[in-house]
Amino acid sequence: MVQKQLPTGFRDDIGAVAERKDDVSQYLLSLCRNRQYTKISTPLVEYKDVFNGYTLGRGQHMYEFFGSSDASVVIRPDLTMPIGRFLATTNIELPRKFYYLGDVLMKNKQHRGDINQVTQGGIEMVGYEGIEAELECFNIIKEVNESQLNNTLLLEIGDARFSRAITDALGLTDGERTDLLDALFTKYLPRYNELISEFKNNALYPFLTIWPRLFGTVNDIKNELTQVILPAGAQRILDSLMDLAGQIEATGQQVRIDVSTEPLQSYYTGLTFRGYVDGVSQYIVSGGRYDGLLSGFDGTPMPSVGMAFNIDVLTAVFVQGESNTKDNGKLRIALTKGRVEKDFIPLLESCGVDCEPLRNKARKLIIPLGDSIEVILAKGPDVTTYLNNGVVDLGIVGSDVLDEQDNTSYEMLDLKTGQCQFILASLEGYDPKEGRRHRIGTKYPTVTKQYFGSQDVEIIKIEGSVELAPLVGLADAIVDITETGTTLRENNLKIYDWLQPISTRLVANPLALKQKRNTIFALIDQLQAAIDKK
Ligand SMILES: Nc1ncnc2c1ncn2[C@@H]1O[C@H](COP(=O)(O)OP(=O)(O)OP(=O)(O)O)[C@@H](O)[C@H]1O
Ligand SMILES: O=P(O)(O)OC[C@H]1O[C@H](OP(=O)(O)OP(=O)(O)O)[C@H](O)[C@@H]1O
Repeated sequence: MVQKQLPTGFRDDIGAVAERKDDVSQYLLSLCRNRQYTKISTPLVEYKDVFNGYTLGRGQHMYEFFGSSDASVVIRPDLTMPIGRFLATTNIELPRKFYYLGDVLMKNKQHRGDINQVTQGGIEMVGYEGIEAELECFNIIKEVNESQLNNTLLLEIGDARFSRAITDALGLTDGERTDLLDALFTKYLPRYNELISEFKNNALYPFLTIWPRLFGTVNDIKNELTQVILPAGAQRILDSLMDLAGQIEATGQQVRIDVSTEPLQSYYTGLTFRGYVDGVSQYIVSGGRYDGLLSGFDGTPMPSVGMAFNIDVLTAVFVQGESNTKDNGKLRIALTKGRVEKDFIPLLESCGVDCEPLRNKARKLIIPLGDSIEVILAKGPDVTTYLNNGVVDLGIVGSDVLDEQDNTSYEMLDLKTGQCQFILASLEGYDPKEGRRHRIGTKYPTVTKQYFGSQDVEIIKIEGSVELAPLVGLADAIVDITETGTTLRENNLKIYDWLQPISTRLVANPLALKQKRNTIFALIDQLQAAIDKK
């Protein structure tokens, strides 16, 4: 039979959307052409090596296959690296400004709502050392903002050197630096707070406590920075960002600063910038300075600045109107129903939120709490799907679920409820070390795979009452959750190993955190105070 379905992660465009996409693309192409940029087109397929140093999103992979030679070939996930490859192998005279339009592809997990093919339109200014190149990008963004976005774009600036200036001043080793920045950039705050507790006596400690919040308007940053000392190098970077923010604001654009988020690409070496509009959960444009990228191809350092517009998001924003209709301005929280919900209600009440509608929800799934909060009730694994797709701002979910999934949201608070533990359990007489391929029953295949590492085990996915599996001979052992130990005891099962502990976490969608920064931090601070009081 002929396969008529479209693979997951792809879509057709027709009529108004397709035409709008053409218009936006044409607009961008003419804008660059009128500015005397040189058009560059590269093929869809490249050797995989071209993308060494390119960072895909978490859980994303390249479409990879073998070409006519033995080397791996991929469909491009990015358009900057191929241009670097092109320049390193040709003798084009530089400096020069290029523009391009094309599709990039990346594989995402199936059935999670991700799009695998994106159209990008962008520029690369190769051989430009001064800030003029960045200012030129801001001018182009301003033109696009005014003509396509009704001036609703928020331009966010940062600097790839800021985090290095801080970690150097702290005297961290490479390993410590990676740990701290990982926790900071993924806003994994329980871990971040644990790591910085070692620096309680360091003059930089007050700064470290507010670093995860160093993004927002110039005023947000100033408010965070009162009574905080920065190392001279970091202060200089921040001062010049503040200066630049002032200049951009003077041109009538709305600006934000962010020195606490990872630069989108590891090849950025200086100023970075991104643009988004309120209520839309994807960036519309992103770019930065990358002085080292071309040296990776042929050894010649070449100062460059580039940026790319996501044409699909630009199209969608226009088609849907300037604000996303799903966003009603309220803080949207996806709450795991069941025991997580039961523990969360009293915590939220102690923050002064009237939860009566939630207590008396009957079979309703969307529950407004006052004028400013809307709760949706979902199963744990779905909470992260809603969050990653940006249809809710916050999620309340067990860390077991986060450990099991490719979570791209920020884990910001440990609510210290729903505390339990992953364990390896089986019947009396089981020998975990016995040299054969063990069959392990579990609701958590990823956690189980990680636990066994290189030891080959056969995983049998079970949806509930996992304890049954060894009792009826379906599995040799189980990886499951235990709280009081009652279920294991009553079924004559014994714990053979303790894996990681579990508790309920508050997670935030990264862009929602930017858009609703102050509301989200206010709630987090109140929840933290309520947790500390318990
Ligand atoms: N004893 C426990 N067993 C399982 N999960 C627990 C336990 N204590 C806390 N939790 C947390 O509760 C979350 C939800 O558990 P689960 O999916 O079993 O839902 P539930 O509350 O039991 O409702 P239901 O039985 O309808 O599925 C888990 O992801 C975990 O983080
Ligand atoms: O150590 P304990 O306090 O006995 O708790 C652990 C049990 O609770 C959970 O099951 P749940 O009741 O959620 O049912 P499920 O097996 O269908 O998920 C979990 O999967 C264990 O079976």
